[in-house]
Amino acid sequence: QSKSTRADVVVVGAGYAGLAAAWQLHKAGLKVVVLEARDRVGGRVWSIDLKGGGWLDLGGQWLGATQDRFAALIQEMGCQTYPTPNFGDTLYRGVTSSGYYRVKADGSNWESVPGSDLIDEADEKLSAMVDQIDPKAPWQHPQAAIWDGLTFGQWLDQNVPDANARRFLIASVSYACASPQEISMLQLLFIIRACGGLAMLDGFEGAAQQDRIIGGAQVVAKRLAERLGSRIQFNQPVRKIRWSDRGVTVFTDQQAIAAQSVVIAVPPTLAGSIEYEPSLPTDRAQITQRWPQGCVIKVGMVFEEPFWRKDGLSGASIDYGSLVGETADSSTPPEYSKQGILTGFVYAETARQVLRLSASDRRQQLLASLQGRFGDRILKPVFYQEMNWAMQPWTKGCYAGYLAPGATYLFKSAVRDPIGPLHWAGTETASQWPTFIDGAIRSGERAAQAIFSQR
Ligand SMILES: Cc1cc2nc3c(=O)[nH]c(=O)nc-3n(C[C@H](O)[C@H](O)[C@H](O)COP(=O)(O)OP(=O)(O)OC[C@H]3O[C@@H](n4cnc5c(N)ncnc54)[C@H](O)[C@@H]3O)c2cc1C
Repeated sequence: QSKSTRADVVVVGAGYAGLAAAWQLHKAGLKVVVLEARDRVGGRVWSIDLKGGGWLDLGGQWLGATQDRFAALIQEMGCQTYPTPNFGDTLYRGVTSSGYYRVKADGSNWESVPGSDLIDEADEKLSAMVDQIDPKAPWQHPQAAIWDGLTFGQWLDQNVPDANARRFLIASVSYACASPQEISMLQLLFIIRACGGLAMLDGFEGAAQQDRIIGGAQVVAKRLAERLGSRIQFNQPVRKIRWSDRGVTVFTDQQAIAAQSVVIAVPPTLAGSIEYEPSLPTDRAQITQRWPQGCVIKVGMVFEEPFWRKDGLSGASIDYGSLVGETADSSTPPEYSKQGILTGFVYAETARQVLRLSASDRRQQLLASLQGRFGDRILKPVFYQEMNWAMQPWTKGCYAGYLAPGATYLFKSAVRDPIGPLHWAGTETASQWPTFIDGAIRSGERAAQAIFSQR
């Protein structure tokens, strides 16, 4: 190391969790240094400007109802939001018959989708379990050991007799970007509960996908970074943390920074690959080995105009039988660009399958899988962008990490308990809106509060 400095708190990672922690600590007058591996802030939130105006969010993009901490930060940074465009019918593949069915934006004719009753029945069963979970301590549920040993796939096999209904649920309950074989019921129930239930997760108005941010979701992080100024250092991956009751020394390739505390605000698997001296206690050393990142390809497709609206379609769709399982209209307001932007999501096992193809074959197959829903015009976007976060070394997969079967029950509060001067943040550690930007902010603010109360 060529440099050695001192701070009150070092924050590892300048995603929303790290930035939120740093901002609270800085406002309280503490000397903060943020060390970020990348050359930008925002982590899993990354907005790019488009030729022809407007922007594309390659990672997180929506602000939801009840996501109060994200909303407060947007306001504090002087940023603006706009309602997510949702100007027509949503398309669903029928469950008990093939073909696509239109559902109005208010959901009032959902019953017209053949087999919707099977989905409602399964949702009711799922919600009855969700309601029993304490989002702060899901491991305390009397059935926790059993539910954490049961995968979502097994639960579907035992509770949803119709094969298409099972596939529909796999496509629609895709929040963890995990295949049904790899996520436990307890972990899935926890995510749903901590985000306010199935209806809150699935909708636009009044739900998780309610609003967008003018300029893209990274704008808020960039404004915050401007205020933190040189306290954020880029291209500084943290390799090692030496810790004791008296404080920490945080090492990058170029420097060592001594501080009273550190907030580690990176995806759990990456937190696990930092070297700790002495080693972390067993629970914490092991939990990060059971906390893989999900897998999703986010596909951005830009057209001269949002042509689907002329057909009375919102651009939103769910098709459990297609490579692109879900779509949504991500267009910007017309004063920024008249272009139409459609976002597609390819989840988990399907994502891994198509990622084995060449880029051109994959593009061709993904677009073709949307033809039945949006017609031939979908085949010719003016701009096409796939984002596979699994191959981003400082993320390794998205939307977030989820605990493997057994781990929620066995490791309990090791998910977020501080260890001496070490504080864990990141959306995965949140007990409200985990996997979302809002959860990331809440986790950073919780870590800052814990540091205040230790002082
Ligand atoms: C495709 C996609 C769509 C999504 N959609 C939405 C959405 O619409 N709404 C929503 O709310 N959420 C959404 N999310 C989730 C949301 O983006 C994340 O929950 C949130 O951004 C996570 O923030 P974080 O600070 O916890 O982690 P991150 O954003 O991952 O930040 C961690 C930071 O730490 C850095 N880092 C990692 N290792 C080190 C190291 N060793 N040293 C230094 N720095 C390090 C990384 O570079 C990164 O900047 C989406 C995510 C993706 C990928």
